[in-house]
Amino acid sequence: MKVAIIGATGYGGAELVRILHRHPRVSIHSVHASSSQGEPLSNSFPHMQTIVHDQLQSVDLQKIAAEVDLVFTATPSGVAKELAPALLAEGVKVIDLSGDFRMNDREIYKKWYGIDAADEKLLNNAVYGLTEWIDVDLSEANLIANPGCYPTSVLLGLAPLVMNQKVDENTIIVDAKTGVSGAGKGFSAATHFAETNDNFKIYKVNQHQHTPEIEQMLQVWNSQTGAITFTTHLAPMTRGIMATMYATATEKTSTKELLDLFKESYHDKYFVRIRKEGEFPSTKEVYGSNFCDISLAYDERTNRITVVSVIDNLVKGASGQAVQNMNKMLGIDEKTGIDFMPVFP
Ligand SMILES: NC(=O)C1=CN([C@@H]2O[C@H](COP(=O)(O)OP(=O)(O)OC[C@H]3O[C@@H](n4cnc5c(N)ncnc54)[C@H](OP(=O)(O)O)[C@@H]3O)[C@@H](O)[C@H]2O)C=CC1
Ligand SMILES: CC(=O)N[C@@H](CCC(=O)OP(=O)(O)O)C(=O)O
Repeated sequence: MKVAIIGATGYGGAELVRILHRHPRVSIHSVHASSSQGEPLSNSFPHMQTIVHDQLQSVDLQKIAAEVDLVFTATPSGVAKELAPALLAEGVKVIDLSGDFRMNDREIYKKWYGIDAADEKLLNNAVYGLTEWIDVDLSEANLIANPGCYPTSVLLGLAPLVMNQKVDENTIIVDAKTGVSGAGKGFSAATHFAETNDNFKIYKVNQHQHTPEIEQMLQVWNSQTGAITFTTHLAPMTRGIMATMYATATEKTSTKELLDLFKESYHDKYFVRIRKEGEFPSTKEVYGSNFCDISLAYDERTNRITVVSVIDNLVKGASGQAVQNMNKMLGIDEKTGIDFMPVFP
């Protein structure tokens, strides 16, 4: 199967190239960006030289639609909603890494992203691609909204608790930290080395665009779920997300009982690894991989549960999960091409 990557000169696009280059069932037919056209992709990413020979092409939708079966859009929010209709109309499948198709409610998207949402018809057509918890047959899907990096870590960490009414739905607090690659390749003072190295910053307090995305899914799992407190921090690391979640238990429980619930919930989900009691994951333990590692503890004194979930924002939080979704669309083993060990240390 032939695929195209639009946004190949970005961090998410580069990670798609790295993964798909070795994928046994698809070939990268073309790579696209809005600049550097005609140049080898390896000019943008010297680490790809002698391995990747593709030249960057313009975004000619008719040409792309005529040549490939599936397109990944790894572009800033607001771009894919303009590109997808022409591709879908020609029967090309689209997996979008941005926020454009994640929200069901157009007004909520506009409020949090500050731009107009995609057409209602497109949104109705899109499947939210939190792979482990998709309840439709992806081989029938033609548009996948790949989840945001933070929502992936947060939702995987909360799913068993919320689905099984183990927490008071109105007490959820998420304290999340990300590496700087989450901001993409663009330069800004906020992500400048001098301001991120040896520093720790809180940002977008009560304004993060992933807040309604997390709430939307929690409400699918338990309609009683109210607003969450979601706070994000920039940590001095390249990749990785650690989301720490706190919520009050609905009844007295134990760490062992809750870990057993998580192990049962994820027993057939290869990319989610539940740690043993007393062991908590760190971001390096999933670096460069498609794994999400989770642990938790119950505090008898406060009746609160603390869950910790870690992912690599560029892999499970973006391109790895996008390929996992593609595999499910193709009806092949979800691990194909993404079953690699984390890079450690
Ligand atoms: N970084 C991360 O950890 C994650 C990112 N995401 C989302 O994935 C998407 C890509 O993120 P990321 O790779 O970090 O972003 P980058 O800023 O690193 O890259 C963006 C890419 O999009 C291209 N692009 C921008 N505008 C257009 C356009 N109009 N037409 C075609 N190509 C365009 C850029 O090319 P050029 O420079 O030539 O314009 C570049 O290749 C974003 O929506 C992001 O929010 C999701 C999860 C995690
Ligand atoms: C460090 C940093 O700035 N990270 C970004 C990651 C969000 C992202 O990738 O955006 P969408 O998923 O909404 O497309 C942020 O917190 O906004």
